[in-house]
Amino acid sequence: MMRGKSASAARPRAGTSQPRRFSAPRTATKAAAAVGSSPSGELSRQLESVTLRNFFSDAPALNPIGEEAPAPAPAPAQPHPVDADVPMEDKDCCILSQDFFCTPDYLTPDAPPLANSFDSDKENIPCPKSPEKSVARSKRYKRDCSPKDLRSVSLSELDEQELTPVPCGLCQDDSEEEQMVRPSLQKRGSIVPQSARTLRSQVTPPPCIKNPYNADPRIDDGVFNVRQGKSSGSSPSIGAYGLSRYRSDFHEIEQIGRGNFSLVFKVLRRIEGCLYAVKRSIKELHSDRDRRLALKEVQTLVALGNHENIVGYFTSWFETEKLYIQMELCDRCLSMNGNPLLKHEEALELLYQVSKGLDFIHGRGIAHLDVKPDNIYVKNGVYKLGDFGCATLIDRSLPIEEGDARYMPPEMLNDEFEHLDKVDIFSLGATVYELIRGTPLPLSGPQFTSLREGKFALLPGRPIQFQNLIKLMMDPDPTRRPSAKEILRHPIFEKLHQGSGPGEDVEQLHPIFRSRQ
Ligand SMILES: Nc1ncnc2c1ncn2[C@@H]1O[C@H](COP(=O)(O)OP(=O)(O)OP(=O)(O)O)[C@@H](O)[C@H]1O
Ligand SMILES: [Mg+2]
Repeated sequence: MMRGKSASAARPRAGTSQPRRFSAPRTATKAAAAVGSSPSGELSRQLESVTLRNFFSDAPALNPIGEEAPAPAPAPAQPHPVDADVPMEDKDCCILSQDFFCTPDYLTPDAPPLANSFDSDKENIPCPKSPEKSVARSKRYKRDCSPKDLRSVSLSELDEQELTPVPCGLCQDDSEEEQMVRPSLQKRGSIVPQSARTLRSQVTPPPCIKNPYNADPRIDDGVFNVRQGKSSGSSPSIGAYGLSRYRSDFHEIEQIGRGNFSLVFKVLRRIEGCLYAVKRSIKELHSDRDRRLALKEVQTLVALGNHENIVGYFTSWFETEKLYIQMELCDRCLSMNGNPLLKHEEALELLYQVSKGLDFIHGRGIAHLDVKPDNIYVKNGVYKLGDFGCATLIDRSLPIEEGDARYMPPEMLNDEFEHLDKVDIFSLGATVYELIRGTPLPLSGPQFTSLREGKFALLPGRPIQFQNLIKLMMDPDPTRRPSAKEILRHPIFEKLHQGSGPGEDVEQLHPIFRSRQ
């Protein structure tokens, strides 16, 4: 008998021990049993090659010139640097380089430097080599790190001082050239390295600058009229809430979404004058495990790259133990709340476009595993798949976490993971079914079971060909469900996108569609 998962079942997810609603745990052990290997071992191995020191809390603090700072004295309790519940003012912000935050872009599409579980080229990823110690470097004058000298250089003084190395007394092998230079440097007293001077000059006001090439009607002009100088001026202050990349780079306009694990904000990137969505984890990610789990979503988005029907990804970073993900801003999601019933043409368009997104991600060996109305966004009439927090590799070499049970096929509820791409097909069928019916799908009970046995109530007013397609997508047997590519070739879309599909090759049609030609 089919084992139904109840709401009490928990799915461990990024940054929290809080269960994901309606989901069940998928441990590495279970996945390992399925494939006879240890996916968790593989994941750990790959992730271990990731250098996380700079932004993980246990990393030694780096000062702006890149040397290890002395252990800080215990500080009095501060308000949390960034929290949506704590309103912040522009005046609390200043722009600082990412070097200063020591929170580098974690992954960006242009130059992902990390071992990524979702990258297809997984073998022999060379580790970047440390720069070789050059003689010149090793002989460079060290700066005097005595507490006395440190105290004597305040941040505000940095830009008034010259780079003035003082010998530390440890450099016994100085070259002749350096020996000649040293006396003149000694006379000048203290040290302010060029990097610190550069850093100091990067502390500039963070205006919201209007972009004349991007006349986005969604941006309220009032944002640009705020007086900018007051936020920093010539004497930048770090502000009561500390340094925040989020607050420095973005002007928060409003909260636009809330999931079980994240808050999503509509933001203006100050220096671009363009809108984005920034997703921030709700819980602080204290443990390594939490942070690594949270990064799965980022890694997937980076591995996927751009596609019209996948939400666009820009960058991500850790700040105050939370993960921030900067994404393309969409108009809304398809959640049942507040959205009108889908008309037939809209349902066809949704099915077609999300199938294109699924075809793209499945072609890259990735399954989404949480396709549902909440995770499909619309932007200018284009449907986009978002929330890759459950995504995994179709070959089952990574742990499997299932998404919302209301959209899960029977085999997932029975821990059968042989056809993970077909899980997405079932979920998309269930999503469309729910959106055209207009009533939420059940989480349990007789109707929940009937749907997973292929027993459907007819959808009045919908073409029978369309209903058959949805029914086929929700077939209890995953091997009978069409692939995303096969859905795109269904004759039902002929009128919708003449010539824009992957082709009309009848041989490539799903057998069931072929027989109907
Ligand atoms: N790029 C975006 N543009 C517009 N709205 C978005 C965007 N990303 C997310 N949202 C909104 O925020 C909501 C929550 O986002 P998301 O689903 O990614 O969070 P989550 O915590 O991972 O959710 P879940 O509870 O499904 O795990 C979405 O349902 C959607 O309404
Ligand atoms: Mg979601």
